[in-house]
Amino acid sequence: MPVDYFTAAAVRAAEAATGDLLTSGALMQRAATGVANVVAAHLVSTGGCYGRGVGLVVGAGDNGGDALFAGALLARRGVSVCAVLLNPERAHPAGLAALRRSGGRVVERLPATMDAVVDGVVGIGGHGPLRESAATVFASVTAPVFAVDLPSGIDADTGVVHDPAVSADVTVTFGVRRNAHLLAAPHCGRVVLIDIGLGDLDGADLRSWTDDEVGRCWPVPGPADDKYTQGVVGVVAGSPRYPGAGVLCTGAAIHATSGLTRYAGSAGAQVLSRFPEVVVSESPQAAGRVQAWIVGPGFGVDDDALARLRTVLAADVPVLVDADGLTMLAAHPELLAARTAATLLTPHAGEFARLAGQPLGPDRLAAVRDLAQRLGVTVLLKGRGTLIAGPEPSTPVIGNDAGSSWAATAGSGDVLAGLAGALLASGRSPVDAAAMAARVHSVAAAIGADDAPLGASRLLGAIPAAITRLRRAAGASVVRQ
Ligand SMILES: NC(=O)C1=CN([C@@H]2O[C@H](COP(=O)(O)OP(=O)(O)OC[C@H]3O[C@@H](n4cnc5c(N)ncnc54)[C@H](O)[C@@H]3O)[C@@H](O)[C@H]2O)[C@@H](O)CC1
Ligand SMILES: Nc1ncnc2c1ncn2[C@@H]1O[C@H](COP(=O)(O)OP(=O)(O)O)[C@@H](O)[C@H]1O
Ligand SMILES: [K+]
Repeated sequence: MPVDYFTAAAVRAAEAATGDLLTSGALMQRAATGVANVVAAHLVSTGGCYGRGVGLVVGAGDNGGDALFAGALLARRGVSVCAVLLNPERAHPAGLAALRRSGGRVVERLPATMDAVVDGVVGIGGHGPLRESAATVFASVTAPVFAVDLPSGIDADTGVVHDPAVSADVTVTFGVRRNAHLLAAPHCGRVVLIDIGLGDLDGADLRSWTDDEVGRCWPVPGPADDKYTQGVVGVVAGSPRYPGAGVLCTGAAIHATSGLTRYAGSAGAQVLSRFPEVVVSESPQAAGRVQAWIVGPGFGVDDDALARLRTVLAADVPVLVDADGLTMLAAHPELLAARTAATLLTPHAGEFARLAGQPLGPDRLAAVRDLAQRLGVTVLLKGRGTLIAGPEPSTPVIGNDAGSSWAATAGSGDVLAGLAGALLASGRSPVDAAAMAARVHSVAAAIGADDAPLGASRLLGAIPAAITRLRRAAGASVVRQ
């Protein structure tokens, strides 16, 4: 099952649909119990609850209410709980009374040494940055931070991280995940989902694939396969100035799928010297049949490159356009008009701005969705968080948080293009190919880096280990070969 993410409006509608559970305060009790249990588990794993110090930072809404009730439950387990009320007149009255009854204290500032701090400033009702009074409290916090629902100062729907905002070690959320948990993943820490009885929700805004899904869908050869039956990919990349892009992109395609990889361009000698299994030609016209093309990495933007881009886009097979191909496409959007097969564009933020005609802006989710619909193609927007939108408005955007930033290295985009293009040739849809490629790319980056910076060549070399890891995650459900 994929992991789904929802907007604040969808969360509120689901809460409202529970009727009595919401109005009786039962949802809030379940949420607070979840927060208290997660904090208590941390305390137990670091020496126990009794006598430990937990600070609450409490805002004016129900997010603060959750924190206060959670604090009350912790106080009953012998934890020394103190709360800073950012807006004392509007603190949740029942939550505050419960905290006091359990022996929790209201303080002006948190003690210098704490074992955990609970961020109950704002949740899905928050707008804009953390206000100064809250920012001052968090500035001196060194203990692990447990965010209630969302780290405060982060927009629930867009994941925009305002300045200042809380950065959490753990985020405890309720019922369903919010968009920000994926879009601002590096600020949320470990996300724990507490079941409060909302049931299953339809209409996710955003979705991510699990490792085992990627592993299960990865194409591998079966008994009846030969080198042609698995989807031949053609790489039109590299130039006399940038031959390496052709080598990296072709190498990634070879490692992604079994079968045959063609290279068409000026870097044939370099490609062959590294990968003798590649079938090389000078141009796409001379390359022979393929089931998908990759065009653009290190390609240049001269007349010859434009002519090759035209040839490839005129083919009735899926095409992935990257890098210089995107720059030319931005100047010649008419090249998309006559496409009959699927198109996948893989821009970074700069290429995205060229294609969209305006800077990316903070709301990456809306931007990628708009561009995909406007151009009628699939768009993969690169970065620490990859976002993939298909042309149909009704389907969720697919997101992948890389989990680390090791892939922010020159040439790693060429590797991504090779992976996704090979998957396109294997018959995966553009959205699926992009989602699978993004995940294997980030796993390969983590494996290849092994906690030290890596270049794109090592990232490329780690692709087989990454595919193995994902296929093992799928365990017994991996299809018989
Ligand atoms: N509706 C429910 O029954 C449930 C709600 N829950 C909690 O309730 C939260 C939503 O509660 P609310 O709707 O009261 O909204 P919040 O508590 O998220 O925030 C609303 C309050 O914060 C103020 N505020 C907005 N932006 C601010 C900022 N940047 N700095 C400081 N103050 C700011 C607003 O003026 C408003 O008073 C959820 O995130 C969740 O934690 C949970 O208890 C689960 C059940
Ligand atoms: N901060 C980051 N953390 C993780 N991955 C990143 C980060 N920044 C970029 N990436 C990934 O690294 C690759 C960079 O691609 P690109 O910008 O096209 O570089 P190049 O053109 O040098 O190959 C993409 O796959 C992108 O998603
Ligand atoms: K919060």
